Amino acid sequence: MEQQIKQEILQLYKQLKEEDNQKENRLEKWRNLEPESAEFISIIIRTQQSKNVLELGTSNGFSTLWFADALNNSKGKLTSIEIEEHRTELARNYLTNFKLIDNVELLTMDAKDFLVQATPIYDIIFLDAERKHYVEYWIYLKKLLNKKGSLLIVDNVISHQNDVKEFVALIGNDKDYIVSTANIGAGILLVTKQ
Ligand SMILES: C[S@@+](CC[C@H](N)C(=O)[O-])C[C@H]1O[C@@H](n2cnc3c(N)ncnc32)[C@H](O)[C@@H]1O
Repeated sequence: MEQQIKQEILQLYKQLKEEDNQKENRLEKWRNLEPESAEFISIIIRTQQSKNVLELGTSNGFSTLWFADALNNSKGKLTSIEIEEHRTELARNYLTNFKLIDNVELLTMDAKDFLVQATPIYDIIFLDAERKHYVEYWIYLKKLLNKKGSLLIVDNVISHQNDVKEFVALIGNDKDYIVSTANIGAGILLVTKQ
């Protein structure tokens, strides 16, 4: 990422974090990915030369900006799913302002509805939505991880360990998958097929 853009995006993160600090209700917060996690995933996109990335939980598009920039390098595209229309539109505005909208498809819909009909074309799936639904997503995520080399990345597995306990155990007990936790940002789970 160009230094100038990186500085602007980090400044934006600071502003969005300050907005979150003013809000009481968790669901009203933007809950953006920590920059170090976003940068880590953008390095994976560049090294994997990912062609198709799926993000579940766009919010205002902070993580989307990082992924879109990395996908410019790999000539890939991103599909990002968000349930709240106004968040999708905010993300569209940020991506447009940073000139990163061209390789991004933003959809306002329930992540599960998307997963039910999705086909296994994704090199990376980034899961960052409502944690209580993750267990029911696993059957569909598994289907998408059938593409050789596909990687599932899940945020908040250290910061919200209890919320994802059942989900992480479900994957851990499935002998077809390898799992690793990276202590970056809020804790990132990496999952791929054996
Ligand atoms: C943690 S935030 C995502 C943060 C974003 N990835 C970022 O780093 O900027 C979670 C988002 O998931 C959205 N969400 C919650 N339930 C969802 C669902 N069932 N389907 C799609 N999006 C959902 C929320 O509205 C919220 O914007």
